[in-house]
Amino acid sequence: MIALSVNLNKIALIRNSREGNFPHVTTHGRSCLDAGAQGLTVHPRPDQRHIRPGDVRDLATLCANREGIEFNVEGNPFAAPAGDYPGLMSLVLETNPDQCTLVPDSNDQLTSDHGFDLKRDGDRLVPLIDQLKHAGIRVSLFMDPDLDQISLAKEVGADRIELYTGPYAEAVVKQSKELNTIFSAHCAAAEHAHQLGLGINAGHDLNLVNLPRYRTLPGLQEVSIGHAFTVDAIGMGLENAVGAYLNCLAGN
Ligand SMILES: CC(=O)[C@@H](O)[C@H](O)COP(=O)(O)O
Ligand SMILES: NCC(=O)COP(=O)(O)O
Repeated sequence: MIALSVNLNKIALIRNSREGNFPHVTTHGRSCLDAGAQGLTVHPRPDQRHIRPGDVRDLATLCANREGIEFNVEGNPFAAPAGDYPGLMSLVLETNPDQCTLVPDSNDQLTSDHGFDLKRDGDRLVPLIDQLKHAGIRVSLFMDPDLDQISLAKEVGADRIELYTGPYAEAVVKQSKELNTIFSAHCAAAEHAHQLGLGINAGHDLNLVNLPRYRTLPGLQEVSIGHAFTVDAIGMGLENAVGAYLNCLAGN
């Protein structure tokens, strides 16, 4: 079974557009779990454009009290604290999610748009990965489908990789002639990761159009989906959206 982890960033984005606490991020997270999602994901950023430290704390409590549910916190471990954002490592070690997905985003990026360059950053990641694993937190690295880089992900101690699916999603939209090549590269990367003993997650711009094919990726364990999911929830209702993604992942 491929786990659906709903990313709540965009619920928080709407909340932050006004004073107050509406929509309530944790309430929406609970509704996603009640509808059958196997997990929740958030990506706190130093500028707190959407997810705030308090959201991470509240969602960690919610998920810790739900048997069989996973909480995944994503972010750049090298980004400096800012205001009441204490830094990813501090926040993750405080809240102890099931998984931490390290992502090489700079602070000025609109969104995540590339995987790690472990030839450059691998040595700096080793002690952080070790610290997270010693805290009992599964470590996933946001990666492009590059076999050499994925071999380095194993060497630096990652438990899983999260394949960055942005270019795949874009190729589906454009019905690019490169689409089959891109998907084949993801399959090769997944098979390589599996042979190394790495778990396989995937995410970014996945949706109900591109997921039917992507769900066939060998060994895929978890997808984290937020942007398109939120739009679908507006259109069909949150419970129906969770059901639609679960059915898609199940091959229905
Ligand atoms: C790592 C990734 O691809 C997404 O999880 C990320 O959370 C997107 O961030 P925004 O929601 O800020 O675009
Ligand atoms: N790691 C991907 C994620 O959590 C959500 O990405 P998106 O669906 O908002 O593009």
